Parts: sequence; C-alpha cells; structure tokens
Amino acid sequence: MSDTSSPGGAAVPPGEPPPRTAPPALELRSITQHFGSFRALRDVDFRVEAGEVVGLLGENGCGKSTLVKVLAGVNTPDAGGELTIDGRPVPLPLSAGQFRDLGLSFVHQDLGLARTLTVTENLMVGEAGAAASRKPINWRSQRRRTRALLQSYNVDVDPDLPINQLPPVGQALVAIVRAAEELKAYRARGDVGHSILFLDEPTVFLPEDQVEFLFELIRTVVAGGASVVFISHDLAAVRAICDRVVVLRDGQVAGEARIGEVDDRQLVEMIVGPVGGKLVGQAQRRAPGDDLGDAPPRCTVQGLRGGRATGISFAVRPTEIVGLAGLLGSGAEDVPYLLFGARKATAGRMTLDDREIVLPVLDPTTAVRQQVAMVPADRRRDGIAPSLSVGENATILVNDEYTQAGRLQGGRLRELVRRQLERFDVRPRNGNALMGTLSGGNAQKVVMAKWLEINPRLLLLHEPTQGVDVAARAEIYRLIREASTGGMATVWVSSDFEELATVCDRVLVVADGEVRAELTGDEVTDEAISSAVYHHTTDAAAVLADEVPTAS
Ligand SMILES: Nc1ncnc2c1ncn2[C@@H]1O[C@H](COP(=O)(O)OP(=O)(O)OP(=O)(O)O)[C@@H](O)[C@H]1O
Repeated sequence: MSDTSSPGGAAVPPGEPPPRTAPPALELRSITQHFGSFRALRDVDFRVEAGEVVGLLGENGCGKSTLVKVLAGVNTPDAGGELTIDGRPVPLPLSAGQFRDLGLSFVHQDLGLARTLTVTENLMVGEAGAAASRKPINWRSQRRRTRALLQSYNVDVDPDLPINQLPPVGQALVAIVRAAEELKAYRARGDVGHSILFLDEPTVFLPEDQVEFLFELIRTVVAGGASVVFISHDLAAVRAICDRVVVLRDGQVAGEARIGEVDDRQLVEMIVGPVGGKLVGQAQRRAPGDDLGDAPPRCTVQGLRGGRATGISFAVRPTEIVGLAGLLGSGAEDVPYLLFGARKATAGRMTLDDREIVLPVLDPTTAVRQQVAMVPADRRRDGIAPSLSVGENATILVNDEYTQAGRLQGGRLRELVRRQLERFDVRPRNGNALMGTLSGGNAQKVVMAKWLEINPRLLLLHEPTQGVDVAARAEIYRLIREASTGGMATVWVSSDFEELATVCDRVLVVADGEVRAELTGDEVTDEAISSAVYHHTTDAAAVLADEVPTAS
C-alpha cells in the first residue's frame, strides 16, 4: 500500500506515484451515512486525482453505491462530512442535479434511464432541460443528431426504440454515452475545473466483446483531462483500466493501493479479508469419481427457434450443469427465456423427465408449475419486486406451501426467510427490509434463493453472478453445484467464459442461432471456450440494432 498522490493534469502510469502538485480533483472527508439506525458509511475519506482512474471496490453491500449517491445528490450524509472539488469546499448535502455544475457525471447501477422513453428522448434530456428556449422540438432533426451521436461512439442502437425494448447491453451503452456527453458539455462551457465520470458496475451488462468499447471510452475521457471512478467486481477489468484502487469493507475504507503493487490474491484479501483468497479460482466442477454415468437426460430440447435461435437442440442429464457460450446475438442468450416461456418460441419441444412441453405455447406460470426456474439477467426488471420486502420476494413462489385454511403461516415463513438469508449470506439479514433498498449483489442472492426454493428440475440461468462480489460468486457456484446433486439439470448462459469454465460439466458453443460445438471434460477451459466461440461465429461483430427485447 502506498501514498498514491498524483499530479493534476495528466494520466498517471500504474505503479508510479509522482509527487502531488495540485489539489485533488475531488476529495471527500469523514463521510458517514445512516439509513435509519443502519450505518452504511462510516468516516469515509475518498479522493480522486486529476486524470486518474480509481477503482472503488468492496463486497456487496459495503457502501460503494451509497458513497457515489452522496455525490449524485441522492443521499444526504450525516452532518460533519466535507467535500472539496479542485480544492474548493462545496457544502454537503448536494442538491439534486447540482453534480452537473460540479463536473460530475454518473452511470448508476440501475442506469438511471427513463425506460418508457426512446433512446432519442433519453439522450436529449439534459440538453432539453438546459435549453431555456420554448421552441417546439424538431423530432426529425433530434433523431438524426442522436443517430450521428451514437455512431460517433460506435454504438449501434435504434434511436426510436423505447429503452425498455433494448437488451441490457444496449441500455448500458446508451447510459454510458449520455454520461460521456454530459462531461463533454460541461467541459465545453470553458473555464471549468476537472470533471469526473462515475461508472457503477458498468461491465455488468456488457458481454466480453463490448468491454473493450468501455475501456476505449474511459481512455478517451481520461485523455480529455477527466478522471474516472470505476466500481466493479470484475477484477480483471479493474486491473486493465484502473491506476489505483480504494477498498470499502462494512462502510469503512479497508485499504488502498496502486494497482501495479498488488496481485489478485492481495486484492481479494483487501476486499473480503484473509479467507477470501482461498475462494478465488476455486473450481466448482463435478467431484472426481462423480461422473454422470449413462443416466438418461432429464431435459431434452429439440429444434428451438425464437429470437436469434434458429434451431437449437441439446440435452441435459440429472445433476449436470451445461453452459451455453456465444457472442452477443448468437442466440445463446435467448434460450433461457424461450425455455421458460418468458418469450414465445416459434418452434421447438422440450421433454422434462417424461413430460413433453410444446415450447411455443409455454408460459411462465406453467413453467414454474413444471419446476422450471429462471434467473434473468435484468433482475431489476424481471427478477424482483422492489416495493415488497426481501422476505416476500424470497418466498413468493412457495406461499401456497405455507398456507393453511387460507392463511399464511407467518412463523414458518419467517423461519424459511431466516434460513434463506443465512444460506445465501444476504446482507443485511433482514427479511423486512424493502427489496429496493438492497445492494445489487444482495438482490441477486435473494433472486437465487427464491428460485432454488421451488426445487427446480430445470434451472435456467442468464448471467447469474453479474454484480455479485468475488466471494459471493464462489458461494453461488457452490450452492448451485450443491442443489444440482439432488438431480437438478442446469442450463447456464454467460458471457463470462471463465465462469463457465469454473462451473460447467459441458459447454455448448452457440453461433448463428445453432449449437456449433461441444466442449467436455478437460476441454472446458476459458481459452478453449473463447477460441471455439470466435472460431464458429461467422459475423463476430454481432450488432445491437436488430437485437430482440430480452423478455416479454
Ligand atoms: N435507501 C436505502 N435505505 C436503506 N438501506 C439502504 C439504502 N441504500 C442502501 N442501503 C443499504 O446500505 C448498504 C450499502 O449499500 P450499497 O448499495 O452502497 O452497496 P454496494 O457496495 O454498492 O453493493 P453492491 O456491490 O452489491 O452493489 C446495504 O446494506 C444496503 O442495503
């Protein structure tokens, strides 16, 4: 760990802390934040030097988003905290929208887009608000400008589509473009101080092949003289783009380091404490000797069509975890939704044990009745009810089993929730907390708990560990492996090939809507999956423009 001062102006090469010559671009001191009696932040000091990319790391629920929301004017911290920007004190709390005048710009975890408005409408929000003119909006020229703007960032989304009809990756790219444009507009005012872009888990929605887009954007932002705060659980991404990391644990600063001075194990130990290092890279593959034998398939899928899938067939045996790997647009990401009936298949049959399911007429209610579970990628939209309690969310699918003479058995349900929160290490361990107040990763753990409670025969997963911290991720791998020993068949779709290599018994490579290759046993490695995916994809530059919506 080092003194990580750096100068004003230029980007700092990793591992070389030069002497400090200018005040930090931003400095927070003694920030404490209570929510009721719960203390989410305690005496946090945090600074960002000019031209620096700072990684803000820590376990799910440690307070990263809470700190960022203090700067966004969303949270009102306790009295006593201080903020300086370019050495000038700025009184706290900040008012809503004040961040724009301070040169701060945000991509929040929930992206902060107006979901029912179009891409064009979202990208002009700031501009329209700033323009005092009362002239009617010329939509045709707005759309043209939006298209040109998106093109300048190499983002291929339809300006006329409402945000909620874009896939998560498209939504994330729009939010990132909007934030970058806000910074540009601030700098264009001239005679302004430093500017800072805050990215709260931006890689969550970005498949591997889109992450480089984000890095390029960060480099451009820094080259333009701005700084970036990068919140992520993706340590490879942190290592690739950050100069320095600051780690929070339980709402306090647990340490900081220049990225070149710590290896992965040290980084993980800074985040989760000494035990954490043991968890990293721990494969959750089938135990030696526990082979699948010649058990007949539990689930067989034949001729699945819908979305980008043009004829996908495969089988999964009891206890087996089968990964589907493909680039965005390959069709792999459609499979869970089609097999759950969340999106209508145009053709295909699934056999689950001895029951045949005609996929084009399947709906989610029937799927659940057949003990098919699905953890969607976009949990904010499809996975949780934010205004219900954590307990209600976790038990919503099994209420019938806890009802007697038309009345819910409160005591038994509370006991179930207690066990679920314990098993999935959900923090805080409070079943009465509102789901919407949970941190992103903890919300994902509740979604997993909810689905595993129905004892699935078939578990469908789409990016199940996005936004989940490194220790909790290892725990989720273990819990799914444990649940599968009861005979559950699992289909795991992820753009994180390292994750597939860690958990899957077998990986199917999907390209152009079909299964093109199969990797088994020792072939299931990160490198082999990646190479097979690129080898079999004829058009690796899959586009977003004609991407289908992720769920109905
Ligand atoms: N508005 C709120 N009301 C009550 N509790 C809240 C509120 N916002 C956040 N919290 C709590 O504060 C703690 C910190 O949450 P925060 O979202 O900052 O975590 P995080 O570090 O960003 O986690 P993750 O990596 O999972 O996104 C959590 O326990 C969360 O439940």
